[in-house]
Amino acid sequence: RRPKNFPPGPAALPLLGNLLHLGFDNPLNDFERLRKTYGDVYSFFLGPRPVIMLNGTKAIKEALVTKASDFAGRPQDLFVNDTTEGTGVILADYGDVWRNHRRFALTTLRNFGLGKNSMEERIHGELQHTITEMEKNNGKILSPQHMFHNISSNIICQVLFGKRYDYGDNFIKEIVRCFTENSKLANGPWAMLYDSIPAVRKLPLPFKRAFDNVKTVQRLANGLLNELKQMRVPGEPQDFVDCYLDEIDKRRDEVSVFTEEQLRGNALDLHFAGTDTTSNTLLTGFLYLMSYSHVQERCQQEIDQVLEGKNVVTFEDRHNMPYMQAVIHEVQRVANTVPLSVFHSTTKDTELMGYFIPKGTMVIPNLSTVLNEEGQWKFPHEFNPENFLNEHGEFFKPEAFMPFSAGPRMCLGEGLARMELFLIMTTLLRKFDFIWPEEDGKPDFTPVYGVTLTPKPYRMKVQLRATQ
Ligand code: HEM
Repeated sequence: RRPKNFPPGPAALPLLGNLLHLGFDNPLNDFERLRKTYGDVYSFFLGPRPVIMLNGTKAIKEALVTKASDFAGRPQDLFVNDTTEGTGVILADYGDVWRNHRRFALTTLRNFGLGKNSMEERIHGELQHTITEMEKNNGKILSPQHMFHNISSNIICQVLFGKRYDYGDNFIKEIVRCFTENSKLANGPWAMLYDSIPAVRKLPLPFKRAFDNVKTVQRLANGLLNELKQMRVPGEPQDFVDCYLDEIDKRRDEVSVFTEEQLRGNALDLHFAGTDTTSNTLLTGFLYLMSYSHVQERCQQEIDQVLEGKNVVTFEDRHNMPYMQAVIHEVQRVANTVPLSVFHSTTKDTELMGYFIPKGTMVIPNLSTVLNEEGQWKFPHEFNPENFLNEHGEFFKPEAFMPFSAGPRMCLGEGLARMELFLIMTTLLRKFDFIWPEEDGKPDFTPVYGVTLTPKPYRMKVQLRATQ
């Protein structure tokens, strides 16, 4: 039963709730259908649990920004919470554990962006490995999936652990495999069943695979953390793990939220959040750039002109590259990489657009409905960088550009992700042409659904540009 003045929604079955209203492989179309019937704020039931779905810029901004702290919680007792054993920052509920770890992660990321071995240098250093790989395949057709996962993973590994891994290394292959698999399992049909009917949780159903993957990742992480503990010099941190261990030391005499278990959870969270998102955005980007070759050419013209005589591109150069900026933002808009954000929950009884929402209600901000909202974009349903260019050809960012979500839980890696996307795409487009292999038929833009949307595996022909 819906509480009084609760957002409307479809009638629910006992036990199953509205499970049967949702397509198992990809419920995004069903969510859109329900929005058409019930409006921008509606509810449905995941088993016995009521869920509020937020659609469109107005509702999402009002909840996540205007009523920020009311909506800044995370639901607990879901499949994803059980797989992460309650550690880490992404799924931590609103409170001291989350607040301290978020602040710590932001400060540490910011500190690594400064100084000699800055984030830009790390990204360029890692990019060299990708460039070498592409040069080896000049004129050939290759599958970019692993390459983009490797580059994103290695950049965050350098920040977290102060080391990178060769592209064939088993450690990183295994971690990336477990995480990408879990990203699909976590929003999938078996997870929905797990969340809806607690009685099935102990059964040997396919969701067990996610728990096995977590065990594998934890075993690998424990080995690495022990190694790093042996090597560290207290007070002279080289990476995120060193900084965290210094923090544990500093607070040894108090009751602290900084523990070794949390260190592992946080490092794994940052690795997952920093890899699967950036790599899938890059994959979507190159898929569109191959298919819209006039856009690719115009990027290259701007890059050649602005970077003439310069060895490497810097993040500052983006201010002189309105078209490149527009393309990257448009890629993020159509990629819709984290379509349902990370689920939120209310931290107290509250109101939204005239409805009553009790404390502890699960809330899903449907970011897809903002990124393609009619009235917010010049071309909501097509790939068109003009969405981010004004009549003078200058770059501008509409308020509905929200791929990182908004408010206090907004993506904490936004700065790093934006730097990666700009430096990687600009450097690669300066050096290579990316060509869709004719023999592969027409490109398929339909993504595979999960916590992150992933383009279907595709191939690309890489050709050194004549100017290189
Ligand atoms: C294109 C790349 C990325 C996209 C589209 C993206 C998107 C998002 C979104 C939509 C959320 C959920 C925000 C909310 O709950 O309202 C999120 C959270 C988060 N992201 Fe990202 N992200 C990206 C890259 C990164 C990177 C590189 C890192 C790591 C350095 C990262 C770390 C996190 C963390 C830790 C959270 C949880 C924040 C919290 O709960 O307070 N993300 N991200």
